[in-house]
Amino acid sequence: MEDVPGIVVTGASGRMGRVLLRLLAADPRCRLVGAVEREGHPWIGRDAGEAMGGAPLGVTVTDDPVEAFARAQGIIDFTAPEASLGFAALAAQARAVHVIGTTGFTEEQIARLEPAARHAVIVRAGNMSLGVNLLVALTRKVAAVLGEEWDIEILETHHRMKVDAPSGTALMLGEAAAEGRGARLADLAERGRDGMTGPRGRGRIGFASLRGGDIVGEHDVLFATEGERILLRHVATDRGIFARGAIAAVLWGQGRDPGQYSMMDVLGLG
Ligand SMILES: NC(=O)C1=CN([C@@H]2O[C@H](COP(=O)(O)OP(=O)(O)OC[C@H]3O[C@@H](n4cnc5c(N)ncnc54)[C@H](O)[C@@H]3O)[C@@H](O)[C@H]2O)C=CC1
Ligand SMILES: O=C(O)C1=N[C@H](C(=O)O)C[C@H](O)C1
Repeated sequence: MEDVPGIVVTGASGRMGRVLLRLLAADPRCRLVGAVEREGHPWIGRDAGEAMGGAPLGVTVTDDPVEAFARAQGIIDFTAPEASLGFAALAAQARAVHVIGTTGFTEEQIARLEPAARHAVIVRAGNMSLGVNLLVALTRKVAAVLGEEWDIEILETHHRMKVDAPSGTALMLGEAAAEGRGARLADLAERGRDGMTGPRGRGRIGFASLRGGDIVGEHDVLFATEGERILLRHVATDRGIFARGAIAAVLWGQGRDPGQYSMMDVLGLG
């Protein structure tokens, strides 16, 4: 057992954290060695499995990431942007592979990951599922073939508790569409339409966000022109798809050179 990588889950009590704890505890390719939550969280000091209402997992939830990361070869992190930035520095000190699923980073925050990536492997993606990463590749291809007379619109739909918009996945899809057109998303994005917006700009990439109930995550990429439309769609019904992708990433990262990688690298779709 000791020769498989030890993995710590941050944000252990979260929607993703719970799924990860269950999958990691049953995965023979790695060992669950730690569970981290924020200071003051009611799970601190409890066994992670018991805190979830199940059998003990033999891992006590801690608010001390330094102590937890010292035992780990990999960190799987679905928390919040500033928390992930702090974890990146600590994971780099521990030379552990840091898989970041957190979304909602600003450009400035993304740039702050760079020092950590000089010392350790970071795999970051707004969506860890195979299906979405294939959709990203397809979006890039379709956008490269179709001219600007085809309008591109991205619609994302998530549960009522999601705090960032557009979703990380929607931004990945937008970036892929912009790349397909040989441009930067920052130059093409149309976000937050409201009121007398005027007609949409030619060649722009529009975003819309819906929030409701317990929807796990749905993404549509619409290509529309006169007389026809193409709709590419991914529907997630189970958070296990993201967790399995994150586990694949943390295993893939073992022994690699320091640097920033994406799920495209992990899945060989780059
Ligand atoms: N890349 C992907 O495939 C996916 C990304 N996500 C992203 O992952 C993030 C988390 O999503 P959910 O699990 O739904 O959210 P959540 O709100 O259920 O869980 C986040 C957890 O992080 C904990 N946390 C926050 N700050 C912390 C800190 N400083 N130290 C330790 N723990 C801390 C919170 O207490 C909470 O338990 C979001 O940014 C979401 O968009 C979610 C699903 C898939
Ligand atoms: O917050 C979520 O739930 C999800 N977040 C990711 C995103 O922002 O795209 C991935 C997935 O859609 C679920």
